[in-house]
Amino acid sequence: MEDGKPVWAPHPTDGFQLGTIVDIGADSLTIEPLKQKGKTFLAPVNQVFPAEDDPNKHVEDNCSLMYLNEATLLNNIRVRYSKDKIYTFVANILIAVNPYYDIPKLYSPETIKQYQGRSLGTLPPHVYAIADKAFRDMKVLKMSQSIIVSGESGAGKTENTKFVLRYLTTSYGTGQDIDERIVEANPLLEAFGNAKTVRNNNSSRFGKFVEIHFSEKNAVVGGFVSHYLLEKSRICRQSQEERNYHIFYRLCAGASEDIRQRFYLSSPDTFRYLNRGCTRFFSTKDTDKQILQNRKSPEHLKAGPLKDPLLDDHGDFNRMCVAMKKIGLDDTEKLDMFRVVAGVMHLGNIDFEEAGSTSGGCNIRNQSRETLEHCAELLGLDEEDLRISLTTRVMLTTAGGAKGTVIKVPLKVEQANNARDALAKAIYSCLFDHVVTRVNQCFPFDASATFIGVLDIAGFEYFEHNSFEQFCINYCNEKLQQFFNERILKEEQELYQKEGLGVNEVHYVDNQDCIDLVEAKLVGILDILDEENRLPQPSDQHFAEMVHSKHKDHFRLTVPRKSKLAVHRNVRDDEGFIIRHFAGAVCYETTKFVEKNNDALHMSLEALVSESKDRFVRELFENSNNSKDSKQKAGKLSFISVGNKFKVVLTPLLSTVTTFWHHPPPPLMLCGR
Ligand SMILES: Nc1ncnc2c1ncn2[C@@H]1O[C@H](COP(=O)(O)OP(=O)(O)OP(=O)(O)O)[C@@H](O)[C@H]1O
Repeated sequence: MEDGKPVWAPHPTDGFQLGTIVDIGADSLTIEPLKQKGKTFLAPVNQVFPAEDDPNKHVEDNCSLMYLNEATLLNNIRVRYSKDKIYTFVANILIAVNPYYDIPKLYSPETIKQYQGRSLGTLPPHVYAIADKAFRDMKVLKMSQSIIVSGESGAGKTENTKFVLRYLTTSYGTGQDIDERIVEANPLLEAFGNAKTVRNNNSSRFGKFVEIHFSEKNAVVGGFVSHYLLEKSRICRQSQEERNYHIFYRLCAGASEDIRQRFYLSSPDTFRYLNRGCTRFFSTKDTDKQILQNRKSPEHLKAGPLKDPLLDDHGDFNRMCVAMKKIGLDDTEKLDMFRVVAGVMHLGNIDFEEAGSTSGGCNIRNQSRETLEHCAELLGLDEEDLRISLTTRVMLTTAGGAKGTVIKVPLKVEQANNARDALAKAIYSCLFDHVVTRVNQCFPFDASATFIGVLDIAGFEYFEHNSFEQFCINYCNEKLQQFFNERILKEEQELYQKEGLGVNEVHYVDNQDCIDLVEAKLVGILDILDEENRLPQPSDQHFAEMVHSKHKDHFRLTVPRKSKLAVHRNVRDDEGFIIRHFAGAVCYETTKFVEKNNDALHMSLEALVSESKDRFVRELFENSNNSKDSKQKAGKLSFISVGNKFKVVLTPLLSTVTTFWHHPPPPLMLCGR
């Protein structure tokens, strides 16, 4: 960098600003901003980067920039974005910026045709170019391929994943029903697994790995979806501006009068699991008229519908019913699914009050009697059994009296509330597993030669309040980061060295220590948490204390009061911890970690639903992993670790992605807002 040459220097709000160097000091530079001549300022040398001669010119591949640095890369993407060019390459990696509107012809059938069989770089950067590269590599190398889509919430991961699926099935399908089914399955998954959040009206609250399978002749033969970490806390509670899963509102808005009566449906504000969040429907001016007045909440009537070009609860309900038919679900199964959703909603309305006796237990309130009745009917349960299971806990004695004697421990109001919510979460997540299983059954295949997998999983998350969900997501992202380090930086550099290319070494921070902090046997945070869950009286405070005491001088771990942010400095040492991740420090608040880490229901609740008179409900639980796990532990107060379960599914997933990630590295998509 020399005097007079254009540079990018730090800007307090815009990130970088253009300027020229007017003086060079020992470790700082004096910069004159281009837009404010004469107003010089000092900037540290390592935060000033050389700029391109013409900052308004853009290139399709960031690697073609004369100077490739953080500032020129961002500027290139910005200039392109302003011209509706939302995709940019960095060699094999594609960066996508969410345009939040339909760019004409960007995804048209003609555009799909253009990209078929064309090498990367011969046409403008596009998600189709990535999909086609994966296909061609799969064909030539006879090896399965993986595409990783990463980015923050609302960045466009799911939309781009759908474009990849559409591209592959349109271009290399057999033109049969199966191609259509793979695409049709999405609305169903989204109805049960997506929700409105403050960042994204259609946010996927689960991670997924979608495989498109191909025959020896490289034609699409079927698909398979694996899912990870459905956000269960949302089933019972959402923040004020957010909503529960779309299906709840779609059912309220779109169900026929007959279904409404059979499932005792009403407006969203009448259900506790919906009314602490936003109770408005998504609709247009026209579709809003089709929703009956008695289905709308006072909030909806007052503020009007939520608007989104892609969402419409009434219309989406009907479209979802059509999609269900297309993928082979008959009317009985459709109604079974809706009935369980309604059952979950009613379950949330059951209220408890102190029993007022010496037992210290609680009763179901008189006002909830009818709700209990509806709930039992919808879920095929005996009303009295449901009442007892929600207000008492069965325990088997192991000491004192006769071993194995069953005793019923009355629950306090708070404990009964937790039991009710745990039951609702367990039922809904079994239903979601069922949806994914049925989706998978609708594009079956006997055999396949290879597949292209697309991993659509939440990127690094950092909010003001971070809980167990963020902890799991960020742990997953540490693992992905390690994978990029190994594959893109380490192995590529080793190859350059071997070939004597004399390329400057790129340094990167090894994050193995952070991964060990989370997943190491016995001393890792996941195992410390499991240990806490197994204690007779587990507590979030004791868990946080154990984390700090076992990792006192760990470089990656510290106490909340050392945070740079004032909000976190108020968090006590036994209420949280900070992890220094590769992408930044995150303060996790440990309240509810113990509860969220346990997927097991009280034995009496587990037994209740497993023995439901309703075959559909019974099978939901018979087929779920939980019931298998808890049967193994029959006789004990079971504990099923959510954190370690996630670790166990993550490992084969990453090894699948690694196996099908060869040299040169296949595509990766980074989405941004
Ligand atoms: N290429 C695109 N063209 C037009 N609109 C887009 C595009 N990509 C994303 N969007 C818009 O942005 C919204 C959010 O995108 P998307 O749901 O794919 O984000 P995401 O990264 O998957 O978020 P989350 O992690 O919350 O699920 C979409 O509903 C759509 O309205």
